[in-house]
Amino acid sequence: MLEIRELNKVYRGSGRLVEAIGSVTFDVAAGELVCVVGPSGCGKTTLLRCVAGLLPAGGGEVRVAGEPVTGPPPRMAVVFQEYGRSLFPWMTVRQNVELPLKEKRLPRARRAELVAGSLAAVGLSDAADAHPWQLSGGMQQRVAIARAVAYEPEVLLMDEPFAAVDAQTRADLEDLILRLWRDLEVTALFVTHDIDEAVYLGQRVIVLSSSPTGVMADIKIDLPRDRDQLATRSLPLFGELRGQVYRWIQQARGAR
Ligand SMILES: Nc1ncnc2c1ncn2[C@@H]1O[C@H](COP(=O)(O)OP(=O)(O)OP(=O)(O)O)[C@@H](O)[C@H]1O
Repeated sequence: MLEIRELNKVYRGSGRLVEAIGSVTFDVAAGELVCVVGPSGCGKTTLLRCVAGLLPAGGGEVRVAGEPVTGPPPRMAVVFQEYGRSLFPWMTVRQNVELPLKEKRLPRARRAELVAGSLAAVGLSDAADAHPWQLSGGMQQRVAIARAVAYEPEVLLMDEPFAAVDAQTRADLEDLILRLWRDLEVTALFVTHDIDEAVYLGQRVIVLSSSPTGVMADIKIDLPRDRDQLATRSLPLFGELRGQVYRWIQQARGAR
Protein backbone atom coordinates (compact mmCIF):
# COMPACT_ATOMS: atom_id res chain seq x y z
CA MET A 1 0.00 0.00 0.00
CA LEU A 2 2.89 2.37 0.82
CA GLU A 3 6.15 2.28 -1.10
CA ILE A 4 8.93 4.60 -0.03
CA ARG A 5 11.91 4.42 -2.37
CA GLU A 6 15.22 6.19 -1.73
CA LEU A 7 13.32 9.16 -0.33
CA ASN A 8 15.56 12.19 0.18
CA LYS A 9 14.69 15.62 1.55
CA VAL A 10 16.89 18.68 1.92
CA TYR A 11 15.57 21.90 3.50
CA ARG A 12 16.97 25.09 2.03
CA GLY A 13 16.69 28.37 3.88
CA SER A 14 18.76 31.47 4.68
CA GLY A 15 21.68 30.13 2.67
CA ARG A 16 21.76 26.94 4.78
CA LEU A 17 21.09 23.38 3.63
CA VAL A 18 19.77 20.77 6.07
CA GLU A 19 19.58 17.20 4.82
CA ALA A 20 16.59 16.01 6.89
CA ILE A 21 16.44 12.62 5.11
CA GLY A 22 19.41 10.96 3.40
CA SER A 23 17.81 7.95 1.75
CA VAL A 24 14.89 6.02 3.18
CA THR A 25 13.39 2.89 1.61
CA PHE A 26 10.66 0.65 3.03
CA ASP A 27 7.18 -0.69 2.24
CA VAL A 28 4.01 -1.01 4.28
CA ALA A 29 1.60 -3.76 3.22
CA ALA A 30 -2.16 -3.17 3.07
CA GLY A 31 -3.66 -3.53 6.54
CA GLU A 32 -0.33 -3.38 8.34
CA LEU A 33 0.45 -1.10 11.32
CA VAL A 34 4.09 0.00 11.19
CA CYS A 35 5.76 2.21 13.81
CA VAL A 36 8.72 4.47 13.05
CA VAL A 37 11.17 5.41 15.81
CA GLY A 38 14.54 7.11 15.78
CA PRO A 39 16.67 9.70 17.54
CA SER A 40 15.26 13.22 17.96
CA GLY A 41 15.69 15.27 14.81
CA CYS A 42 16.39 12.27 12.56
CA GLY A 43 13.60 13.26 10.16
CA LYS A 44 10.53 11.29 11.30
CA THR A 45 8.13 14.21 10.89
CA THR A 46 9.68 15.12 7.55
CA LEU A 47 9.22 11.52 6.35
CA LEU A 48 5.56 11.54 7.37
CA ARG A 49 4.93 14.90 5.68
CA CYS A 50 6.48 13.62 2.45
CA VAL A 51 4.29 10.49 2.58
CA ALA A 52 1.23 12.70 3.27
CA GLY A 53 2.03 14.84 0.22
CA LEU A 54 2.36 17.93 2.43
CA LEU A 55 6.02 18.38 1.49
CA PRO A 56 7.56 17.61 -1.90
CA ALA A 57 10.25 14.90 -1.79
CA GLY A 58 13.70 16.09 -2.84
CA GLY A 59 14.60 12.78 -4.44
CA GLY A 60 13.25 9.27 -4.67
CA GLU A 61 9.60 8.42 -4.67
CA VAL A 62 6.58 7.72 -2.48
CA ARG A 63 3.69 5.65 -3.86
CA VAL A 64 0.32 5.04 -2.26
CA ALA A 65 -1.64 2.12 -3.72
CA GLY A 66 0.70 2.26 -6.72
CA GLU A 67 0.16 5.99 -7.42
CA PRO A 68 3.07 8.43 -7.04
CA VAL A 69 2.38 11.04 -4.33
CA THR A 70 2.41 14.57 -5.73
CA GLY A 71 -0.02 16.14 -3.22
CA PRO A 72 -2.29 14.91 -0.40
CA PRO A 73 -3.52 11.50 -1.64
CA PRO A 74 -7.24 10.76 -1.56
CA ARG A 75 -8.32 8.34 1.20
CA MET A 76 -5.43 9.27 3.47
CA ALA A 77 -5.89 10.89 6.90
CA VAL A 78 -3.26 12.35 9.21
CA VAL A 79 -3.36 12.82 12.99
CA PHE A 80 -0.76 15.29 14.31
CA GLN A 81 0.75 15.71 17.75
CA GLU A 82 -0.61 19.20 18.21
CA TYR A 83 -4.34 18.55 18.52
CA GLY A 84 -4.74 22.06 19.93
CA ARG A 85 -3.73 23.48 16.57
CA SER A 86 -5.44 20.91 14.34
CA LEU A 87 -9.01 21.57 15.57
CA PHE A 88 -10.87 24.79 14.79
CA PRO A 89 -11.82 26.42 18.12
CA TRP A 90 -14.86 28.26 16.72
CA MET A 91 -16.42 25.02 15.46
CA THR A 92 -18.16 22.41 17.58
CA VAL A 93 -16.78 18.88 17.81
CA ARG A 94 -19.40 17.74 15.30
CA GLN A 95 -18.48 20.51 12.83
CA ASN A 96 -14.77 19.76 13.15
CA VAL A 97 -15.33 16.08 12.37
CA GLU A 98 -17.70 16.90 9.52
CA LEU A 99 -15.49 19.45 7.75
CA PRO A 100 -13.38 17.04 5.64
CA LEU A 101 -16.57 15.17 4.70
CA LYS A 102 -18.02 18.40 3.30
CA GLU A 103 -14.83 18.87 1.31
CA LYS A 104 -15.33 15.32 0.04
CA ARG A 105 -18.83 16.50 -1.05
CA LEU A 106 -20.66 13.70 0.72
CA PRO A 107 -24.44 14.11 1.05
CA ARG A 108 -25.74 15.51 4.35
CA ALA A 109 -27.31 12.25 5.58
CA ARG A 110 -24.13 10.25 4.95
CA ARG A 111 -22.06 12.93 6.71
CA ALA A 112 -24.30 12.78 9.77
CA GLU A 113 -24.04 8.98 9.83
CA LEU A 114 -20.22 9.01 9.60
CA VAL A 115 -19.85 11.74 12.23
CA ALA A 116 -22.15 9.93 14.68
CA GLY A 117 -20.40 6.60 14.06
CA SER A 118 -16.88 7.94 14.53
CA LEU A 119 -17.75 9.98 17.65
CA ALA A 120 -19.35 6.86 19.13
CA ALA A 121 -16.23 4.84 18.23
CA VAL A 122 -14.02 7.21 20.24
CA GLY A 123 -16.57 7.50 23.08
CA LEU A 124 -17.45 11.15 22.49
CA SER A 125 -21.09 11.05 21.39
CA ASP A 126 -22.06 13.27 24.32
CA ALA A 127 -19.51 15.94 23.40
CA ALA A 128 -20.71 16.51 19.82
CA ASP A 129 -22.01 20.02 20.53
CA ALA A 130 -19.12 21.12 22.72
CA HIS A 131 -16.24 23.26 21.44
CA PRO A 132 -12.70 21.82 21.49
CA TRP A 133 -11.54 24.29 24.17
CA GLN A 134 -14.16 22.86 26.55
CA LEU A 135 -12.50 19.42 26.37
CA SER A 136 -9.41 17.90 27.99
CA GLY A 137 -6.28 17.27 25.91
CA GLY A 138 -7.03 13.55 25.64
CA MET A 139 -10.60 14.27 24.51
CA GLN A 140 -9.37 16.77 21.89
CA GLN A 141 -7.00 14.15 20.51
CA ARG A 142 -9.93 11.71 20.36
CA VAL A 143 -11.82 14.31 18.29
CA ALA A 144 -8.85 14.48 15.91
CA ILE A 145 -8.89 10.66 15.68
CA ALA A 146 -12.67 10.67 15.09
CA ARG A 147 -12.19 13.19 12.26
CA ALA A 148 -9.60 10.91 10.66
CA VAL A 149 -11.82 7.83 11.08
CA ALA A 150 -14.96 9.52 9.70
CA TYR A 151 -13.03 10.25 6.53
CA GLU A 152 -12.87 6.46 5.94
CA PRO A 153 -9.18 6.47 5.05
CA GLU A 154 -7.34 3.56 3.51
CA VAL A 155 -4.13 4.93 4.99
CA LEU A 156 -3.81 6.56 8.40
CA LEU A 157 -0.65 8.50 9.29
CA MET A 158 0.02 9.53 12.88
CA ASP A 159 2.83 11.79 14.06
CA GLU A 160 3.49 11.36 17.78
CA PRO A 161 -0.24 11.78 18.44
CA PHE A 162 -0.06 10.99 22.16
CA ALA A 163 3.10 12.88 23.10
CA ALA A 164 1.18 15.58 24.97
CA VAL A 165 -1.27 13.50 27.04
CA ASP A 166 -0.87 11.85 30.44
CA ALA A 167 0.16 8.20 30.81
CA GLN A 168 -3.28 6.74 31.56
CA THR A 169 -4.95 8.63 28.69
CA ARG A 170 -2.11 7.54 26.45
CA ALA A 171 -2.70 3.86 27.25
CA ASP A 172 -6.44 4.32 26.54
CA LEU A 173 -5.71 6.06 23.23
CA GLU A 174 -3.23 3.33 22.21
CA ASP A 175 -5.93 0.72 22.72
CA LEU A 176 -8.41 2.90 20.82
CA ILE A 177 -6.01 3.05 17.85
CA LEU A 178 -5.51 -0.74 17.93
CA ARG A 179 -9.28 -1.30 17.99
CA LEU A 180 -9.96 1.15 15.15
CA TRP A 181 -7.08 -0.22 13.10
CA ARG A 182 -8.48 -3.75 13.40
CA ASP A 183 -12.10 -2.71 12.76
CA LEU A 184 -11.34 -0.47 9.79
CA GLU A 185 -8.63 -2.69 8.26
CA VAL A 186 -6.68 0.48 7.56
CA THR A 187 -2.96 0.68 6.70
CA ALA A 188 -1.22 2.72 9.40
CA LEU A 189 2.13 4.44 9.78
CA PHE A 190 2.72 5.63 13.35
CA VAL A 191 5.64 7.88 14.32
CA THR A 192 6.62 7.88 17.99
CA HIS A 193 9.69 8.51 20.11
CA ASP A 194 8.41 6.00 22.70
CA ILE A 195 9.98 2.55 22.29
CA ASP A 196 7.37 0.76 24.43
CA GLU A 197 4.54 2.36 22.48
CA ALA A 198 6.14 1.32 19.17
CA VAL A 199 6.48 -2.32 20.28
CA TYR A 200 2.99 -2.39 21.83
CA LEU A 201 1.27 -1.02 18.71
CA GLY A 202 3.35 -2.18 15.77
CA GLN A 203 3.45 -5.28 13.69
CA ARG A 204 6.83 -3.95 12.60
CA VAL A 205 9.07 -1.27 14.06
CA ILE A 206 11.35 0.68 11.74
CA VAL A 207 14.35 2.34 13.39
CA LEU A 208 15.76 5.34 11.56
CA SER A 209 19.35 6.47 11.86
CA SER A 210 20.35 10.11 11.69
CA SER A 211 22.94 11.95 9.62
CA PRO A 212 22.36 10.59 7.11
CA THR A 213 18.83 9.38 7.82
CA GLY A 214 18.22 5.85 6.62
CA VAL A 215 16.52 2.66 7.77
CA MET A 216 18.78 1.23 10.48
CA ALA A 217 16.56 -1.76 11.36
CA ASP A 218 13.20 -3.20 10.39
CA ILE A 219 12.02 -5.39 13.27
CA LYS A 220 9.11 -7.79 13.08
CA ILE A 221 6.97 -7.65 16.22
CA ASP A 222 5.85 -11.24 16.70
CA LEU A 223 3.53 -10.53 19.62
CA PRO A 224 -0.03 -11.92 19.54
CA ARG A 225 -2.28 -9.74 17.36
CA ASP A 226 -4.68 -9.07 20.23
CA ARG A 227 -2.78 -6.85 22.63
CA ASP A 228 -3.48 -5.94 26.23
CA GLN A 229 -1.74 -3.23 28.24
CA LEU A 230 -0.97 -5.55 31.15
CA ALA A 231 -0.69 -9.02 29.61
CA THR A 232 1.24 -8.03 26.45
CA ARG A 233 3.66 -5.76 28.27
CA SER A 234 4.43 -8.54 30.79
CA LEU A 235 5.43 -11.06 28.12
CA PRO A 236 9.15 -11.95 28.06
CA LEU A 237 9.07 -11.41 24.26
CA PHE A 238 7.86 -7.82 24.82
CA GLY A 239 10.91 -7.16 27.00
CA GLU A 240 13.22 -8.74 24.44
CA LEU A 241 11.79 -6.68 21.59
CA ARG A 242 11.99 -3.38 23.46
CA GLY A 243 15.60 -4.22 24.33
CA GLN A 244 16.30 -4.91 20.68
CA VAL A 245 14.72 -1.61 19.54
CA TYR A 246 16.53 0.28 22.31
CA ARG A 247 19.90 -1.11 21.23
CA TRP A 248 19.25 -0.17 17.59
CA ILE A 249 18.33 3.38 18.63
CA GLN A 250 21.50 3.66 20.69
CA GLN A 251 23.42 2.53 17.63
CA ALA A 252 21.50 5.03 15.47
CA ARG A 253 22.45 7.83 17.88
CA GLY A 254 26.06 6.69 17.81
CA ALA A 255 26.04 6.84 14.02
CA ARG A 256 25.69 10.66 14.16
N1 LIG B 1 11.17 23.72 7.80
C1 LIG B 1 12.42 23.36 8.07
N2 LIG B 1 13.47 24.09 7.61
C2 LIG B 1 14.74 23.72 7.88
N3 LIG B 1 15.09 22.62 8.56
C3 LIG B 1 14.09 21.86 9.05
C4 LIG B 1 12.72 22.18 8.83
N4 LIG B 1 11.95 21.22 9.43
C5 LIG B 1 12.81 20.34 9.99
N5 LIG B 1 14.10 20.73 9.76
C6 LIG B 1 15.32 20.01 10.18
O1 LIG B 1 15.27 18.71 9.61
C7 LIG B 1 15.73 17.73 10.54
C8 LIG B 1 14.65 16.67 10.76
O2 LIG B 1 13.52 17.28 11.43
P1 LIG B 1 12.20 16.44 11.80
O3 LIG B 1 11.28 17.37 12.52
O4 LIG B 1 11.70 15.77 10.59
O5 LIG B 1 12.80 15.35 12.81
P2 LIG B 1 12.06 14.41 13.88
O6 LIG B 1 12.77 13.12 13.84
O7 LIG B 1 10.60 14.42 13.63
O8 LIG B 1 12.37 15.18 15.24
P3 LIG B 1 11.70 14.97 16.71
O9 LIG B 1 11.88 13.54 17.09
O10 LIG B 1 12.54 15.90 17.58
O11 LIG B 1 10.27 15.39 16.59
C9 LIG B 1 16.14 18.49 11.79
O12 LIG B 1 17.53 18.73 11.72
C10 LIG B 1 15.37 19.78 11.69
O13 LIG B 1 16.07 20.83 12.34
